[in-house]
Amino acid sequence: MHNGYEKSQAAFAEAKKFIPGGVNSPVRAFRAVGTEPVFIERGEGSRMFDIDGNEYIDYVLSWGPLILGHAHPEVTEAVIEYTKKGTSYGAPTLLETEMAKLVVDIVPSVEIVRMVNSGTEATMSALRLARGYTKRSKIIKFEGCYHGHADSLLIKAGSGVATLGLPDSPGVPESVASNTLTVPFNDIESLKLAFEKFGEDIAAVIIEPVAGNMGCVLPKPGYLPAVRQITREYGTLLIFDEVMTGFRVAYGGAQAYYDIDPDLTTLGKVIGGGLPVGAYGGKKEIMEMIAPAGPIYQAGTLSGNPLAMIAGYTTLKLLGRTGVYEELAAKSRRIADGFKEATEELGIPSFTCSVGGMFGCFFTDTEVVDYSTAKTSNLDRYGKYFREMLKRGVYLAPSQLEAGFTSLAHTVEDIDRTLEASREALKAL
Ligand SMILES: Cc1ncc(COP(=O)(O)O)c(C=O)c1O
Ligand SMILES: NCC(=O)CCC(=O)O
Repeated sequence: MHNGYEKSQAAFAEAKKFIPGGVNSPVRAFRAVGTEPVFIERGEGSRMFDIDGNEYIDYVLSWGPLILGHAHPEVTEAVIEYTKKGTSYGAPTLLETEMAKLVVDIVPSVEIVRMVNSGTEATMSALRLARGYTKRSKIIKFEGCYHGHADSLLIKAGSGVATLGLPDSPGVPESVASNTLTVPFNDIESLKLAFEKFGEDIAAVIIEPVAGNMGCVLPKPGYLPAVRQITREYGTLLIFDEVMTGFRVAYGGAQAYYDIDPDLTTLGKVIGGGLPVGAYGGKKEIMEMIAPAGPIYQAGTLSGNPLAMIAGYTTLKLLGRTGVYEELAAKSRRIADGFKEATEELGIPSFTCSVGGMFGCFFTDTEVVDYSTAKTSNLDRYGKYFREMLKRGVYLAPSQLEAGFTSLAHTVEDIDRTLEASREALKAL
């Protein structure tokens, strides 16, 4: 059945000669799970196939974007057709306005939106805007939240930074780092203290409304409304980083799911339908400070790229069907519940959660509410579990400190097969 990893191992050795660490993004290197990456040849629906001919049910989905599954026929067709008309013009197209209208329609707080090329660009630009708008310099982020790799956000960041155990990154100047304050997620008292001390100088609070870069961590009831309230009190902008949660937790993102009205929202992943896109949007009065409407500069050679727009537009339209988010939520819940049940039977401590198309399965008996409780998970055990699952044809996030994703392409049979593999993998730990 299993073809081994011989070709992937050789490919990785070769890649390392020409690419730092052999990968174009650190989390792909599988370091946290004690093995080496498999090299992918193609994807189809819920599946990926590696160059050794192994097949995987995929719960990473390109780290979130592929909510319709790999190579969705309508998205693929739309991109191929558009490509015949050229791939970029560096001039406006009708499609960009259609895309902006659609995003404004779907995401409750967004009145006007600017397209960029990645989530990193979106958060970086939103911060510049918040600082320019408020004329303040400090920002608050939460420990274990990841907002891409802009200097001021690479402080106590989750995802690969946490996974690789990196300290705050070399190359980030002290003067930049000193303007980023960090407080624990889900702890309103700490946030209040930070505001009491620095409130008048805080331009923005940036938050993943469901944290997805320290595993999947849900906001406690009442927490997000309290964050909204305190930011309003101090005239600080609230930025919801919905790069991961946008169009995934609900059609309108976490802000629709939890009914919160942020000032600015950053988007990425799903909005590009598998092509490189990010976006930031929000209240018109704030967004119109962006050039050329206003004085705050932000630009991009390939921003609003037609192929990325058509892939994203087609994806968002397909997600507008009724029942999509109920279906995704049911699948995510089924994974989390199945994991919980099997670990309980086997006497293995676990904590699970899910929301919309996201889930988290931790090896700990502690309730996971923030970064420090996320880290109570037995990371070695997760590494072994990951390897056992990979052998059995299930591709999970290569770190305990990442969220799992479901797609519309995952079938009930896929999930049952995953849970069967999971039970066997847990027994093998
Ligand atoms: C919440 C969040 N914000 C921002 C980013 C950065 O996006 P990108 O990797 O597209 O730069 C990510 C993931 O990478 C993310 O999960
Ligand atoms: N949760 C981590 C990501 O989504 C980022 C993927 C990457 O950096 O390659």
